[in-house]
Amino acid sequence: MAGRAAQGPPGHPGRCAHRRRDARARDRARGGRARRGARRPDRRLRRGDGPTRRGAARRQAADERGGVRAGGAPRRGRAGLVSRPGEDATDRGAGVPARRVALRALRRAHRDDAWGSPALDAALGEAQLDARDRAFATALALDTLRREGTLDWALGQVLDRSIDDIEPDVRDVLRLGAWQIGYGRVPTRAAVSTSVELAREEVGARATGFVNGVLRALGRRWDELPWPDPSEPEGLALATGYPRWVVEAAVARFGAGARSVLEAGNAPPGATLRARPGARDALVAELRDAGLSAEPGRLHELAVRVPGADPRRLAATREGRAVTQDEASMLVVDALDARLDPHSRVLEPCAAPGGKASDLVLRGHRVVAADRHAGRVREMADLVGRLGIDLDLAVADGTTSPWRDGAFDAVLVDAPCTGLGTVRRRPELRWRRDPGDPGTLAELQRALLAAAVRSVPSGGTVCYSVCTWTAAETDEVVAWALAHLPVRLVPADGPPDAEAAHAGAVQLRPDEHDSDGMYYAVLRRE
Ligand SMILES: C[S@@+](CC[C@H](N)C(=O)[O-])C[C@H]1O[C@@H](n2cnc3c(N)ncnc32)[C@H](O)[C@@H]1O
Repeated sequence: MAGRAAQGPPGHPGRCAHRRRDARARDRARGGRARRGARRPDRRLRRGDGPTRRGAARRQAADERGGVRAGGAPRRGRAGLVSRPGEDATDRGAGVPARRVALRALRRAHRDDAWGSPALDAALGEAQLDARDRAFATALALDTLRREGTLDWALGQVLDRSIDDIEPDVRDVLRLGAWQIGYGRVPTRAAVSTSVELAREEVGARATGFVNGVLRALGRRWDELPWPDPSEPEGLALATGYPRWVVEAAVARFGAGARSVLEAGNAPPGATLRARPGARDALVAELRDAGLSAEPGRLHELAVRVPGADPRRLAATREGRAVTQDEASMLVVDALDARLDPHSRVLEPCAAPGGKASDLVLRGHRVVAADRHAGRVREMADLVGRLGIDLDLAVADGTTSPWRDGAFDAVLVDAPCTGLGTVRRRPELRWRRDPGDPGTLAELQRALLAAAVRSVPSGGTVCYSVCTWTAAETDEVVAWALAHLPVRLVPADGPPDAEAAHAGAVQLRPDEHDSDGMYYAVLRRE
């Protein structure tokens, strides 16, 4: 049903994002406590839509038996929305406990501003779910966070008030229910009855009628909602699950390829590890012996892909034989390493958690790894201990580099950025960025780059990288450096089809390279 006519002036995710941020701030200001007393759904919802108690009990029993309509095929993604959450998206009988885990993960993400994956890990750790229920809880929690703007828009079509005016826990129960209806291939009855039960357990009986009414109305109307035309930014934002400003930035950057980049950002990539030099095949064999489906990476000779694995639980990472790292990051280190003499003195001023700095050490360079945040430097110290490598650590602000000018042969500026190239692994990140962020971060990136150029002598090398693709943080920063700093661009190694607007710089894309959307450029001081 792609291309459903654009009608009406529904709210768009960009606006929702701001409202949500405001709402989160309000919630925090209230000490993160849920407000008392869910409001009633509108009269229309109350009049005819509430389930009878016995009916709800029957449906609940059916859910616990299987949650799938007798003879019913899974519902497919509708209204041009691609149902591709990447995790197992069907409930296949998962009951309330899996949904409770998802709700608790959302609560941590919204109330405490936790990242989605650790929030989910914590919630999973408190429950005892079998593998199938874990998979459902994971898909439900992470894809609900990912598609929050679309779910809020859809709920807004059947609500009589702003979604922000709903008590936070009830709002999250509604979002989870809406995801099951719209994306999860869960029959509406099962989605509604399990949501009602969840609301009863986690919020109180006062919320059940409201949840029941809203989700039943949504289930009836989802196919007929006035989805805007996906060839327009607002429709594309709803169809792909991004804030509108991110969609506009992607269209500005990738033109007709924007949708493909955005959709690839919705497919969780699984774990990628970096083996020690020369030890890739041994690592693959070790992981396979442990029953995992490990395979060599596609872009880098040290990369090993381990779909479905939690890298923190692997003996190889715990014992320092492997480091969790995306292949795109390995290519950044390659691009710099290719320009360096053996045993070069390298500064990484934004180095935590130490992925690239440790890679440079293992390639034989003498590295100073600094970061502005002491806690993150401590994380690097842990990594150094696990890997048993020699890496000098420092807490320092990279914009006011404490090292004398020209002290290093090379600097790798892996700058803080919007991170939009990593949304595959951080589903909620897109909702935590604002339209002003690329510009604000570009200022910091320029300051870091200027300090880096001062830290190398004439002929020294500076590699600039960011895990994003916005023009402001990539080509425009490099254009500024070429105009204002004593540097010239040196062609960087990368996949042949990954050239950025500046010939010689590299822009990786999740859709074309199945990697983080990383950008890098190599500069030489004149
Ligand atoms: C993209 S991460 C670096 C990732 C790291 N290079 C790696 O490969 O593991 C950016 C880092 O910059 C740090 N940072 C932010 N502002 C900084 C500043 N002004 N000076 C130094 N570090 C900064 C952040 O704490 C963060 O750890």
